[in-house]
Amino acid sequence: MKIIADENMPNAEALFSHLGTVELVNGRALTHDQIKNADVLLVRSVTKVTRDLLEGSSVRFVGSATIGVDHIDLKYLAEANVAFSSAPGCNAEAVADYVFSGLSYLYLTKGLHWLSKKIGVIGYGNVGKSVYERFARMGCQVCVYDPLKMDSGGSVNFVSLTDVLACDVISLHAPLTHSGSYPTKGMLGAEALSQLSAGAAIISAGRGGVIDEQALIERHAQLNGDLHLVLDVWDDEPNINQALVSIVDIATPHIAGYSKQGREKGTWMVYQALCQYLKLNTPGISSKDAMSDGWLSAIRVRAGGSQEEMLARSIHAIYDVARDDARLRFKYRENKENNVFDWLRKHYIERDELNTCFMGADISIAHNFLGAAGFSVNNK
Ligand SMILES: NC(=O)c1ccc[n+]([C@@H]2O[C@H](COP(=O)([O-])OP(=O)(O)OC[C@H]3O[C@@H](n4cnc5c(N)ncnc54)[C@H](O)[C@@H]3O)[C@@H](O)[C@H]2O)c1
Ligand SMILES: O=C(O)[C@H](O)[C@H](O)COP(=O)(O)O
Repeated sequence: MKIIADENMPNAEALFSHLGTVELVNGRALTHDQIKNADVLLVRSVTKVTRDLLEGSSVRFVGSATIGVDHIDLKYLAEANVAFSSAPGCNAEAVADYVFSGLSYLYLTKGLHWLSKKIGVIGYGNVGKSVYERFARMGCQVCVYDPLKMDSGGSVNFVSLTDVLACDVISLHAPLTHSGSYPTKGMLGAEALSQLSAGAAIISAGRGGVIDEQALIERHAQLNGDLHLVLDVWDDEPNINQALVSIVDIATPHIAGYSKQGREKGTWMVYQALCQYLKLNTPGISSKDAMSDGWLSAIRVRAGGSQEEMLARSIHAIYDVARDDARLRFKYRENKENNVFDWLRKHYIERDELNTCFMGADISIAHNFLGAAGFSVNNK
């Protein structure tokens, strides 16, 4: 069996090579010729899996080690009877970590007291739910807009789009969709952005294209720059809008989900799906076996100061989003790479999830708070 896999899929050779020959390729530049004799195609979000790529090939199974599936022509795959599996939720915790690292950055650099603000989450899927629940557990006033889940009931505070846009902090986790009852392409356009108040913060870690970038630049100017922006995803990646980069607080190259563990889990989930498709007993590699431990296994916090400060210092000990922003700005200025955006993603500096680190604290209130924010906590 011939398996073509994106070179940015960690552990691909280790996991898949007992099933066949694994060839690693640059996913962004993949051509029909490269895959025509393959049986299995394993991709990440940079490969457009379309009729043009697949038709006439021997590929029978496509796996995407990602949450988002907007790069896959699912309709064509179904028509052509090609099996498909993605990795729902694989990096949801990594994205939630990114959100809190971004907020911590805004607190430390601009004094944004986000804990006492009104928080709105857009999209209540694997990522949005994790983000929402962390805010809720921390005692924040949080609501969520997800028109497709509004009726699911429970204690979740679902609100309208207008209400979510009235919040002080908006965390965006909707997929990119072009059709259906609630398409998200351009959802945050001029009209929606006009509803943002001065001093609001937007964190965008879903997909580029959900925000109209020109409208965002104009709204930022109208508010005299009084809009905090943390952007991980962009329209037209990898050719990102440098005018927008120049006005945002944090600009990162679509790496919100790039924790070591999240990426490993993505490969592992696709591996499980392929074994199932092939009707093989999955060898005893549990998700735990397939995922690395973190560098810092435990930290003890001396409680004191504000909760925002304690959290910011703790989160940034594991992952400080500013390092990715600094690297992006430096590499674009230096401009030595052919494709800076993809280079940054390929050479991403390893980062762990907050949940890989056990947090201890002198007082239980601090301990519980750190647990609510996503750290592992023991009962001591
Ligand atoms: N930046 C990154 O590295 C990164 C990492 C992981 C996922 N993502 C993106 O984040 C998106 C969300 O991830 P997820 O795991 O929560 O996906 P998911 O499929 O579990 O959930 C998506 C949610 O969005 C909701 N939704 C759909 N249309 C909406 C609309 N018009 N308004 C509000 N909500 C809407 C859906 O009902 C669903 O609940 C993915 O589609 C992916 O594109 C980005
Ligand atoms: O949808 C996802 O899971 C993420 O956007 C994914 O982590 C992006 O990384 P890529 O697949 O482009 O390497």
